[in-house]
Parts: sequence; C-alpha cells; structure tokens
Amino acid sequence: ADHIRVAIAGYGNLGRGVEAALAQNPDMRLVGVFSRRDSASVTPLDSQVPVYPMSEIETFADDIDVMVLCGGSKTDLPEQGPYLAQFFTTVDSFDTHATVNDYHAALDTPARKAGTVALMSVGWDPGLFSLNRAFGEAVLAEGETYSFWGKGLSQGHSQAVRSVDGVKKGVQYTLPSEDAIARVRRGEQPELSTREKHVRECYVVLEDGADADTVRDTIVNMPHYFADYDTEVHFIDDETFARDHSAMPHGGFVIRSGVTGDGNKQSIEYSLALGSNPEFTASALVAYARAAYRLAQRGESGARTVFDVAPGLLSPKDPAQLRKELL
Ligand SMILES: NC(=O)C1=CN([C@@H]2O[C@H](COP(=O)(O)OP(=O)(O)OC[C@H]3O[C@@H](n4cnc5c(N)ncnc54)[C@H](OP(=O)(O)O)[C@@H]3O)[C@@H](O)[C@H]2O)C=CC1
Ligand SMILES: N[C@@H](C[C@H]1CC(C(=O)O)=NO1)C(=O)O
Repeated sequence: ADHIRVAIAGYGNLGRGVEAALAQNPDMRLVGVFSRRDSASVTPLDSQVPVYPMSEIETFADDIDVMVLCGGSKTDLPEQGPYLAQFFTTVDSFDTHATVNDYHAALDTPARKAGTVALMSVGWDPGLFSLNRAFGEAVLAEGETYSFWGKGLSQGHSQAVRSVDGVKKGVQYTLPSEDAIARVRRGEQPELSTREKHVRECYVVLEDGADADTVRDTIVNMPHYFADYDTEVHFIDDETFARDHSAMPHGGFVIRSGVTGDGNKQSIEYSLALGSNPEFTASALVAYARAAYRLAQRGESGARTVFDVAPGLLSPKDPAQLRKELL
C-alpha cells in the first residue's frame, strides 16, 4: 500500500490527538476508530472517519498495518494490549512505572506468537524523557538524573482519578518543587524523595450521591499514582470544571548533572513545554507507529520500547535526506 494504514483503539483525549496527528503525516492514513462505547456517541474530528465497535476489531486484522492503543494505562491497556497484539502491530503509551516489566512480558508472548510488533510506553514520559534519561546516564557515567513535570495536567493521573467510583469528572495537576529544581540546576546533585519533588492537585466533580471523603481517601491512597505524594483533592461543580479545567497543558524536563575528568561539572537538560499534553503524546505515538510498521516489515516481532527503536525509523525522510541533518 502507498500509505501506512493506521487505526485507533479507544477514543479519548489521546485518540483525538492521534487523529489530528495523522492528518499531519501524509505517509499515513486513518482507517477508522474502534470504541467500546456506542459508535453513535463517538464523534471524530473528521465526521467522515468511520467508528466501529471494539467487538468487531479482529475482523480488520488484514486492513490495518498499525493499531494505536489510546486506552487508559490503569484499567484499559493491561487488558487491551495483550489482546490486540494477537491481531495487530500496536503502539501504546503505557505509563504505570511499577508494572512496566509485567506489561512488557504480557505483550511479548502474544506478539511473538502472532508475528506482530508491540511497541509500548511511547509518549514523553515514558517515551522521549526515557530516551534522554538513558542518553544522560550513558554519556555522563558519574552523576545524578532528575525528572520534573509541570505545572500541568497528567493524563494518566487524571484518568486514574476518573476510574474511581463516584467520580463524574476529574483532572490532576502535577506541581514541581521550585526549590528542588533550583538545587538541581545549581549542580548540587541532591538526594530527593518522590514526595520532595512534586505535589499533586486533583479537581473532581462527584456523581450525585457519592461521598466526598470516600472518594478523597481512595484517590490519595491509590498505589502507584498518589500514595507516594502529598495530594490535595478539591470538589467543584460542573460549570466550574468546564470553565477552569478544559485545557490540558503540561511539560517538564530531564536533567543529568554529572562530572567528568578531574571534576569538570557537566549538565544535560531536555525540556518540553506542551500546550496540549494529549496532542503531543499522540504526535509521538504517530511517529513511533511509522517505526513499528517498519520493524514489522523487517520481520521483527515481540514487545519493544523506545530504547529498541533506531531514531532514523521515526523519520518520514529517506535515509540520504536524513543524513544531511547530521550537522
Ligand atoms: N507516555 C506518556 O507520555 C503519556 C501517557 N498517557 C497515557 O494515555 C492514557 C490515556 O489518556 P487519555 O486519552 O487522556 O484518557 P481518556 O480517559 O480520555 O480515555 C481513555 C479511554 O476512556 C474511554 N473514554 C474516553 N472518553 C470517554 C467518555 N466521555 N466516556 C466514557 N469513556 C470514555 C475511551 O475508550 P472507548 O472509546 O473504548 O470508550 C478511551 O480510550 C493515560 O491513562 C496515560 O496512561 C497520556 C499522556 C502521556
Ligand atoms: N505519563 C504522563 C506524562 C508525564 C506527566 C507526569 C506527571 O504529571 O506525573 N508524568 O509523566 C501523563 O499521563 O501525562
């Protein structure tokens, strides 16, 4: 085919972002959107894009080159990832740090068996930040690595808030400690606990009849997402939510602070400033969808991460064109 045929599994913030990102990449084409909800209630940006029930997805195995999984990491991907790897080469943004190796194993078996590539944990963190942490530690062997996010809206933590019984709408903002950032930028290489680096603020609209104290306790004690942080939960009404919490900016940076030779201080900093967290993440998913397609075309199969993907595979440019950008 003269285009890479892409489909979206799960149409939320990320799914919408992938649709927009595909429109910016002429070598790729959106075949359709798959959703667990009633197709009539799912409205793509482009009304011509077909929406299919998730229950029919297997029948499209020969019509789709890459399936981009846009479900939530907490509850959707652990089930959808291994299931869909049986039928498609997939890319996802799985971001539950504590279970990353379990998920890798759960993808690898079905992908190897089916001869598909399952490229996991693509985005910015995990994803581009992961690469920059790895580069930093490989190049500056002696030093410390720091990741800071925000102030901004975490999709993963917001989706985790939305997964709590009694929550009708929810978002989570991550706030970095300015003091911690200053100490790191001064090259102090401080020891910082998870709790010393960020605080988390949630804004929730409750379902009618839900108990606020129960919802707050469930959120602040949630393993992997909130238990290791100081977290505030604010309860607001629908109109406040719509007025103040519709944008999804975010950003952050990775710093590798080290020394070389006889004590020369060295510092690497990679930073992102995101007007839309989901649209940026979706743009990374689409670039890596191109790479996953190429890996599958080469006959590779099994689970992969961004560490396994040569950067050139991401580019729509041919290798000779790309080489001109070496310097
Ligand atoms: N690696 C990274 O850097 C990043 C990773 N992420 C990950 O992406 C995941 C998805 O984020 P995001 O797209 O914001 O999550 P959403 O909550 O918007 O969507 C998750 C799923 O929920 C369903 N859904 C969407 N809207 C509705 C609705 N109105 N009512 C009921 N169900 C709905 C969709 O599935 P269906 O259509 O089948 O109903 C969708 O796939 C996050 O959990 C996070 O883990 C996000 C950003 C960065
Ligand atoms: N995976 C994150 C992307 C970044 C944002 C983040 C945080 O604010 O805790 N951690 O990683 C997301 O879902 O937005």
